Amino acid sequence: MIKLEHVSKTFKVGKNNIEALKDVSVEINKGEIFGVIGYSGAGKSTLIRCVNLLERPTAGKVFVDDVDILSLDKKGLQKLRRKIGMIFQGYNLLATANVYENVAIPLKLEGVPKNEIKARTEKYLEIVGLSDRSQAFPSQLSGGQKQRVAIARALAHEPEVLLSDEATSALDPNTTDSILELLLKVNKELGITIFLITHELNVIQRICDRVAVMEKGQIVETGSVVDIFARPKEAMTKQFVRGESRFSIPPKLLKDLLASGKLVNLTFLGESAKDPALATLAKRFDVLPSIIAGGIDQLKDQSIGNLLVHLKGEPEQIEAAVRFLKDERIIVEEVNG
Ligand SMILES: Nc1ncnc2c1ncn2[C@@H]1O[C@H](COP(=O)(O)OP(=O)(O)OP(=O)(O)O)[C@@H](O)[C@H]1O
Repeated sequence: MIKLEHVSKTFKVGKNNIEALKDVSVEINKGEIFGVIGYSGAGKSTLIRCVNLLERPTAGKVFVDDVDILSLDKKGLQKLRRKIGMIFQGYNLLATANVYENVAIPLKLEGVPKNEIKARTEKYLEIVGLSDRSQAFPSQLSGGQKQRVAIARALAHEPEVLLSDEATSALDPNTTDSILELLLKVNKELGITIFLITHELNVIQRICDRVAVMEKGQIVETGSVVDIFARPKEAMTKQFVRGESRFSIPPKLLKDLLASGKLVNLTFLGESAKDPALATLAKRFDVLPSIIAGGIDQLKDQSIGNLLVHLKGEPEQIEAAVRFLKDERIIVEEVNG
């Protein structure tokens, strides 16, 4: 549905060239929620803004529904932008207009007939749960409510794609959850493809199907959210995924554990989570497994279990036990300190 091919973007600031995007290729499928995660300055905003040409790439191509959007004239671009809604961290509401008007005015400017404006404004305010606040002004709303108005305003154009530029970054955790729930509903019930950027792992974890990890203007890893959580490959991905969800072991304990056996991190996915693998291991091999720490990451459609396990026994018995765990489709990683 959206395809970026070898996209680069260089900003000229005085005599300096800032390479915000360097040869980025990525594809977002129809109907999915695709997230890009990266630290500040990675190039996420520039990337998402290339999709509706708020930024024009310096090189590369951008396709939306197979249309090469860089070749569109002004009219074509206007038509394209109607297909693509966008929400921002700062909401961008009109302070002097009430909730109803914030949704209705852009429709009026687009030339939508009067009765249609009323019908759509009421419909989308209902969907975001703000029908009863239609006369309130932005200054009378909470951050979460303001973002709901912005979402209703974007939806009222009946787009096929919703771009979300850090839409929950200014919100507290509970409000973030409720906005993420709303985005899930928009995706499921209205069939709108969502392309979002964020620096918060929680956003990716809760609602995304696939994710790309960005660093210094490049995409360093792309995959399903499950894969990225279970088998992160690149250092930056590991930092995101494990920085928040893996166990930190006190150095002295780590040293003692490594001196008296092997320490392994086990990741359980899908069916492997139901097998009593450690009990079988203890019966079948001359190895004593001890659970040091554990946790579960809840993703959109599935959970991933992690156990940090100490294995005590003769080296060859431990090796055989590790092979057994791998045969049980458990992801095994040795922890070396
Ligand atoms: N209009 C601009 N003019 C000059 N430099 C820019 C412009 N927009 C972005 N940049 C630079 O491009 C790089 C990527 O910025 P971008 O905003 O895309 O990153 P980001 O990952 O979205 O980070 P943040 O969340 O902090 O916005 C940064 O070095 C930034 O300073």
